Amino acid sequence: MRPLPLRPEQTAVRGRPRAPPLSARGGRTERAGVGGGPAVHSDCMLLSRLAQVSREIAATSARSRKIALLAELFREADAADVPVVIPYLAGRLPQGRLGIGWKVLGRRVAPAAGPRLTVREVDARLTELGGVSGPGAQAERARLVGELMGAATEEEQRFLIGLLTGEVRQGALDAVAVEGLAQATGAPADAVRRAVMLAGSLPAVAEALLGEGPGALDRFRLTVGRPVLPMLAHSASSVAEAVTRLGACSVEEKLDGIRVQVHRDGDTVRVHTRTLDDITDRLPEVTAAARELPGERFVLDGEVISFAPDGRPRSFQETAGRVGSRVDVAKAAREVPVSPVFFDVLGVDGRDLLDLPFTERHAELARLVPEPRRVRRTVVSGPQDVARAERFLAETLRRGHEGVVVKALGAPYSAGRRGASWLKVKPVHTLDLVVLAAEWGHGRRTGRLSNLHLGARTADGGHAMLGKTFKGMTDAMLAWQTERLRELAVDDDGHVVTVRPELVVEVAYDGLQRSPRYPAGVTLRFARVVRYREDKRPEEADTVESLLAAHPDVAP
Ligand SMILES: Nc1ncnc2c1ncn2[C@@H]1O[C@H](COP(=O)(O)OP(=O)(O)OP(=O)(O)O)[C@@H](O)[C@H]1O
Repeated sequence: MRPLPLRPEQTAVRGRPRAPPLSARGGRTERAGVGGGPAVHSDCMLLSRLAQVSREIAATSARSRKIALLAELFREADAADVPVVIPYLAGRLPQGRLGIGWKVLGRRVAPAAGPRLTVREVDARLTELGGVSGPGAQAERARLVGELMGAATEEEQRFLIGLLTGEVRQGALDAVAVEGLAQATGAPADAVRRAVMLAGSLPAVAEALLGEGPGALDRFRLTVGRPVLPMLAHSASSVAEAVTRLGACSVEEKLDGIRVQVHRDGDTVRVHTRTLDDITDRLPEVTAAARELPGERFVLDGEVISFAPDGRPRSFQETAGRVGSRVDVAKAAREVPVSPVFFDVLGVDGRDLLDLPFTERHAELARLVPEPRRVRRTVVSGPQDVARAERFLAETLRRGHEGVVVKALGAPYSAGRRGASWLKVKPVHTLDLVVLAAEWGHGRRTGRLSNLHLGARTADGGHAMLGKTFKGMTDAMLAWQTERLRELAVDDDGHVVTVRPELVVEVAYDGLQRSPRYPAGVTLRFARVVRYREDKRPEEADTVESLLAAHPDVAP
């Protein structure tokens, strides 16, 4: 592994050209920590400033205004504030879930008269809180929360409660934050975006950029051992449409498994999911397969899938269950063996291939990976050759796969983006939607959360409900979703349980119809649940815009 030194030296941070003086903006403080708590850095951003910007961002639907607000905040921020500021703005805690319930947060604490908490101080206090364990932990945590709330103004208390309960989550924030950073530092937005993809972390890039200026972006290169966000696909309604849009292309089988990125450096192999989780230990077959390939250092992109003894793919649920199981991996591997099947190569022997056209990357892939470990494909010269693409789709479906991915031969690898040069074609239309609420079931489903309220993302970072469904759920799914949705609940009126919009569900549907009862003016026809997509973040769910674009005849 050759990890990149992503964190800039503190000296470099201090060397950044300073922003206007504090007094003019009121956004910084020289104060010490509350209640004799952890040491506090002077001259760092006040929580009140962050809470104010967070509120302003949530209140505006104009993307350009959000970007301007963020740029202003970043100009004021010290580089060392950024690893806290960015997750807080998105409504995430760097410490992950702290599990502080309403019982503690609901206690009213008299607010402080004026703002004095800094974001780094809050972060230090929450780290301390997360570390409390053993007998008396609950009381100690309640005491620490009380102390923190007592140091916060009323507005800060509201912000902290939202943060701790997950209610201030702003899904689409990372993309606007990239633009805000570009505006604040004068770096090109594309260069910032690329660095974020290669680092796999927005705060790491922001810290380097604010500390050292745009030159710091050059440091973020593809590094074996450091996963990058994978390239994603758009949908096309038919192979003919995809080939017409892309021209010369590769039509590849679309395997319904789990996306993996495999990094090998000598004997060390690491396997990552599309959300960059390290799942190496769960997939010994993938490590073994990577070690057999004739290359010492490479990064491959592909899908892990389980084939039944007759060579047909096992269901997604079986593959996903196997990939998800952490206990007794050897037994799981005997029962449901998986194989990696690769379709792209991002780097080999120290060369970064991301910007090469797909034809050249594929030539490298073919050199490195023997045929049975590569996805099947056919190359199509353009629309005049569409019959070949259609035959390939029909064969692929006959072999039990879900469809094809059509890829432009000349396109680079757009890490972390839903590039227009990959188009997936599946006979059954599905959408990835966010569960907004669920209704308590009746009869056999009494005590279970059943009828789901389904939402697509809107341009302003919110959700528009597209309809409801209680179809397609197995008993196991009903039990699982009841438990999971109760964890996410923010309100229960005895009929409808409203939840934080965090759970992504894949839904099949027969079409779209106009309906003035729904906020986007349309609703889904015969929606049914296919599966939950725990590998997807809510920010990756489908948008109203893309849904309407796919059904131009129905769009209001
Ligand atoms: N040959 C292939 N090329 C690219 N992706 C493939 C291929 N075969 C299977 N896949 C899978 O298909 C996905 C492409 O669709 P997309 O990028 O939209 O992801 P997704 O939302 O997970 O898609 P879906 O839900 O349709 O599987 C990839 O993420 C990958 O997991």
